[in-house]
Amino acid sequence: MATSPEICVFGAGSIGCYVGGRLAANGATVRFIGRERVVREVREHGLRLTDLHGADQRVPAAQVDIDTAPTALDTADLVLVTVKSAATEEAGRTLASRLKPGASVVSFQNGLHNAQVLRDLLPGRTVLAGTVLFNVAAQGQGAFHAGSEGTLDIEQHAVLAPFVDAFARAGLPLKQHADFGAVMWAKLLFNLNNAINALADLPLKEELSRRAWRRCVALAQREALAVLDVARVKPAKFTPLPPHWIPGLLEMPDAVFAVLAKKMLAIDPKARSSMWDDLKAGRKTEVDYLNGEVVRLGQKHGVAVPVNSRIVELVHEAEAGPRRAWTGEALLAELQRAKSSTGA
Ligand SMILES: NC(=O)C1=CN([C@@H]2O[C@H](COP(=O)(O)OP(=O)(O)OC[C@H]3O[C@@H](n4cnc5c(N)ncnc54)[C@H](OP(=O)(O)O)[C@@H]3O)[C@@H](O)[C@H]2O)C=CC1
Ligand SMILES: CC(C)(CO)C(=O)C(=O)O
Repeated sequence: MATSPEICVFGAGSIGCYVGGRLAANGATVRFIGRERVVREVREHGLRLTDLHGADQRVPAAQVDIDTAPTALDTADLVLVTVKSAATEEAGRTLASRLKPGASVVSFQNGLHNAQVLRDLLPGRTVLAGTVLFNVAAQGQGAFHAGSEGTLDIEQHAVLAPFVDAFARAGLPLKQHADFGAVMWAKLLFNLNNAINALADLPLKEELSRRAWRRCVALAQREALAVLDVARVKPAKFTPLPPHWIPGLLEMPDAVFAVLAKKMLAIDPKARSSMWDDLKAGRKTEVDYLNGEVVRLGQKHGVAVPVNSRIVELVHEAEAGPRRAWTGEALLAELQRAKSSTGA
């Protein structure tokens, strides 16, 4: 391997441009593969990567290697897959046709099974699951803003050794874990807010500052946690409070929550969930890969999952449009109705 191993971002969007951009801005060799719209934007403006602590880093246009053609796969030592879940299979097929021997792959995506989808398409390769805990918003003209705190978590593996320094230099150290199933479930519990945020049509900070919306999230999380208990899955602890205590915290009155959950509310006032981005852009969302996983696990173990089932339906309705304008109270009543109709 050359002294500077080559990293390829497959799926140059919010996460791919931000993570890859930070790596490139701090000396790593990074090549990006993306859609025509993003390629044009980044070729014109370069990349600007900002965060809520005031970081402001740039990669000039002339120094960004970005293309719609997947030629960067021919020389990459590590590929970061950052497409939405529905695009993973197609990404995997493209990777399978071009990856050089010895190259490894990381899925930095939400959901539980993207890394496995890639593994099945890339037999014999090391494919690692990763999660991104922070939010990134595309702001146009090559600017990507990380609007909340969080780590890059990843399955522990020796293939990461040549890349660990590059991520640390970029200010995005890789937090390696032996039991990644527990981490993915903990992230999925967080991501149950994505659908509520998308239906609320509000910035995350505003949504999470209002109790009615938080009670919707708590309902979805309590149901998921009950399923996990029966399935004997213990989600990892991401926050000072264990996952089973988070719904109780979410249900607190606004003034109490504002004090106890200060860190949770340390979000850029404009940041929204990636599912809101999808609804806004008229794309299909990842709801089947998030709340849908709770529904599937509940069905497998005979546990009623009316709340997450209803949320999946409501997001699919919103994808088909026209969008219903929900209030927190109306959505909460809708989810409570769904819950009581099954006696759950
Ligand atoms: N945004 C966020 O704050 C966070 C997102 N995540 C997760 O990270 C993952 C990526 O999300 P995000 O960055 O927001 O998604 P984006 O939609 O912003 O970026 C993905 C990009 O990849 C492109 N793409 C898809 N398939 C291909 C392909 N075959 N070749 C080239 N480009 C392709 C997409 O284009 P097109 O849309 O045309 O398919 C899109 O431009 C998701 O799983 C998300 O849930 C996790 C934490 C936070
Ligand atoms: C970071 C978080 C939890 C919220 O933005 C997210 O994963 C997403 O938007 O998909």
